Amino acid sequence: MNLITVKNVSKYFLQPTRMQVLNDISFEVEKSKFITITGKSGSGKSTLLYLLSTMDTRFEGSIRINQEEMLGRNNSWLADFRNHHIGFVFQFHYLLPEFTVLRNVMLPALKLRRYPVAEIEHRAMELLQLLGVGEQAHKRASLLSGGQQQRVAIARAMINEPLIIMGDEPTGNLDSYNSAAVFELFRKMSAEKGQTILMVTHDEDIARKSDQTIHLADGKIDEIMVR
Ligand SMILES: Nc1ncnc2c1ncn2[C@@H]1O[C@H](COP(=O)(O)OP(=O)(O)OP(=O)(O)O)[C@@H](O)[C@H]1O
Repeated sequence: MNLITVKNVSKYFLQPTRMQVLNDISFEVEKSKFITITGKSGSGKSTLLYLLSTMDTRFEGSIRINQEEMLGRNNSWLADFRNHHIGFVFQFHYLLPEFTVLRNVMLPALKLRRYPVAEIEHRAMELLQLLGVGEQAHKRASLLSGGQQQRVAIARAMINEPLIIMGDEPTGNLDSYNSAAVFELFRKMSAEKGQTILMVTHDEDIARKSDQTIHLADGKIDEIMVR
């Protein structure tokens, strides 16, 4: 069954002049797959991911995620959908520097209040341990290295066990060693929890190791590689 179905999606920016950034994009993603989105700078990768993240619903066409159409939904419905189903990891991790690592990971779950605080703390600790930063849990986030902070950001994206994890160049500011390590962690987590990963990347090695690569050129799908 498809988790994501994108059909004939086009996107225009109106400022400074009207420009078509995505042109008739269609593809499907099955559950539990690792998908990469590649293409030259300016080809529309981030714009596409942003639409898939449901933060921007001004597009033509159709985006269905988990059987739900995103077009035409109001903001509060979308925010609720995101909180429950989508986790994000960006190039710059946006942790709250003054908060402890543990608190940073717990925050998205505290917002949803699906579990008691003690249970959220327990799950956050488990994730941090799985990601190899358990010992840092009680430190302030700003004291960790870039690679460690990125692992914390992954734990934060995973705390609500979202169906989909999205990343825009999540390993973009890491060296090749840490970048490969973070990629393997994504893989491991998706295999263990059945999560679907969608990642924008410039890194050819990462793209080659993913299940499916959507390659964009000038806002169009140039090629879809399924491995
Ligand atoms: N908010 C916006 N308003 C107007 N134009 C935009 C906006 N965001 C992006 N664009 C333009 O849309 C095109 C695609 O941008 P996008 O960021 O999606 O590309 P990208 O493939 O992710 O590039 P990069 O690899 O450099 O991040 C670019 O020409 C960009 O200048």
